[in-house]
Amino acid sequence: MTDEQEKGRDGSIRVGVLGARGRMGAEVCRAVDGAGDLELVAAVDQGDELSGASAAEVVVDFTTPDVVMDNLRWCVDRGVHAVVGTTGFTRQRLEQVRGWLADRPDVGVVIAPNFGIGAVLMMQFAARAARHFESVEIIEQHHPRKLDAPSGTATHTARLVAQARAEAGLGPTPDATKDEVPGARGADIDGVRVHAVRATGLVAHQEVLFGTLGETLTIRHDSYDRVSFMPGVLLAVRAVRQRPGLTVGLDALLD
Ligand SMILES: NC(=O)C1=CN([C@@H]2O[C@H](COP(=O)(O)OP(=O)(O)OC[C@H]3O[C@@H](n4cnc5c(N)ncnc54)[C@H](OP(=O)(O)O)[C@@H]3O)[C@@H](O)[C@H]2O)C=CC1
Ligand SMILES: O=C(O)C1=N[C@H](C(=O)O)C[C@H](O)C1
Repeated sequence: MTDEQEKGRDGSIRVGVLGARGRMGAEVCRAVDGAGDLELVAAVDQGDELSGASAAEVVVDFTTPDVVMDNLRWCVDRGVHAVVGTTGFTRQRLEQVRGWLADRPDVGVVIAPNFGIGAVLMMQFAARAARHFESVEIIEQHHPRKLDAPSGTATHTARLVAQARAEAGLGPTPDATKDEVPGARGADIDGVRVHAVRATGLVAHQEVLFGTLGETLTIRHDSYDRVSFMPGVLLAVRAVRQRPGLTVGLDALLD
């Protein structure tokens, strides 16, 4: 590594992007290029060697759920901080990452199911509303090239809502359904029904529908363009070096 690579141009943060030719990765490359305090030192995609990102201090991963764990392991082992937007983080996966980081207390990893500031607030508002309503269902809507369903955002929201309901002592949501075409009532995530819609023209959208006697409350967020995720991604890139360990979600960074 040359002296300039080691320090970064003008003291800027050296950033590598994994999934760089994808929809999100390409947008992240443009955002990093346009930020005066960041330097894009690696753009890695399918078929490229991960070692191409060796010059990075912070790696941003927007790849696929089946490769993200190997990427993350590579980063942690090499002391490279990571900002991860890729979905597929089950509780077991998060525990595994915590285990790796226990051996590398100098490394920071931020994993966020959604980098949109509005989406983060939507999840916070939903968690706050949850204890006041006996019914709740989540409807997420995405572009048809999305590989996973339900979305990471919907799964995370369902877990937050379920936790708030449990803390408030709420039981299961009322539902008399006896006959069901499989899938008609959506997926069950911690007792919360989640419905996934895929249609051309959509980007990323979610409604959390609450109901109680005589009223409903709908909390909705729409990402119409992937630029909506960039302020959150750049916030995490700038913060991750000062946050050793695992940070899940953007909430702590926004505060
Ligand atoms: N947290 C958030 O705010 C957001 C998260 N996402 C999530 O980010 C992920 C990516 O989404 P999106 O950009 O739409 O998907 P894309 O399919 O457009 O991009 C993924 C890219 O990763 C590449 N890739 C696959 N394997 C590897 C590998 N081993 N190393 C490097 N690159 C690889 C793919 O190549 P190829 O196509 O050749 O396989 C593709 O170019 C998804 O999980 C999505 O849900 C998306 C938007 C926002
Ligand atoms: O694949 C996408 O596009 C998105 N994925 C993330 C998710 O699964 O929640 C975030 C956002 O919804 C866009």
